[in-house]
Amino acid sequence: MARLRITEIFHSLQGETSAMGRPATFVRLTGCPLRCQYCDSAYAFHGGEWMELEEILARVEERTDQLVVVTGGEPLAQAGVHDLLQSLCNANREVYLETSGALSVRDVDPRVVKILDIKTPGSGESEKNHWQNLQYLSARDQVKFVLCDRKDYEWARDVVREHPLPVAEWLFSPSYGELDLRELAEWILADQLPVRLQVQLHKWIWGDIPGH
Ligand SMILES: C[S@@+](CC[C@H](N)C(=O)[O-])C[C@H]1O[C@@H](n2cnc3c(N)ncnc32)[C@H](O)[C@@H]1O
Ligand SMILES: Nc1nc2[nH]cc(C(=O)O)c2c(=O)[nH]1
Ligand code: SF4
Ligand SMILES: [Mg+2]
Repeated sequence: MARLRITEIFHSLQGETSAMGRPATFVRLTGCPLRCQYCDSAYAFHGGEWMELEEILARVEERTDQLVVVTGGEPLAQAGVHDLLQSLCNANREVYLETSGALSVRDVDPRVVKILDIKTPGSGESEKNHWQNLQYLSARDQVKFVLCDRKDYEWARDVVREHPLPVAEWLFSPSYGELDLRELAEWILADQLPVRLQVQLHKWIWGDIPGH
């Protein structure tokens, strides 16, 4: 039976992706091999609590939210994550996995919706991108770029144009408080990019605090 190190299990509205605004249960796994300069979840780098898979599932089952978001930290850095994802899918939940794209998504259960964040130069971690991951994405998955400045925008725009992937969404998200939303909107319109501008809805509602 798998054991995982967990920072928090909480309930909120999904603040990101095409599922933005839907009630969801979040499972945040502890630990991350990256250090994006903007990371809003650095409290999940260390600590956490070792939990048995059954215990985690019981906590998730306290709520009826159809959507379960597995995030971190970097969820794929823990071997037990695959058992967790499979169990959540077996329980007929709709499962979203938020991942940095630095580790392989090849073995992720195909029922899971993968949200693959491609790290831009402004994150400071773009050399960690595992580009082979793009071949494992399907029409249910979503690719996200968190953008820090105009240079990041142009870099992400070129990735979109050069990779005609079958993915459901290309998400362009400003690094919170670092890039003006209106400017980003106008760049996307000027370039006629087939992407979705996303904001972190939970921060508009509750501010930048853990557990929301
Ligand atoms: C905290 S990470 C956890 C999952 C995984 N490590 C990753 O990076 O995708 C979840 C998402 O939040 C985004 N994020 C973190 N800090 C952010 C910030 N300050 N502004 C906008 N998005 C941010 C990340 O880029 C990622 O897409
Ligand atoms: N409300 C809310 N939605 C989220 N979607 C992805 C999150 C994450 O940290 O991965 C997140 C989060 O931290 N809070
Ligand atoms: S990969 Fe995700 S959790 Fe890790 S530092 Fe970057 S944003 Fe934070
Ligand atoms: Mg978050």
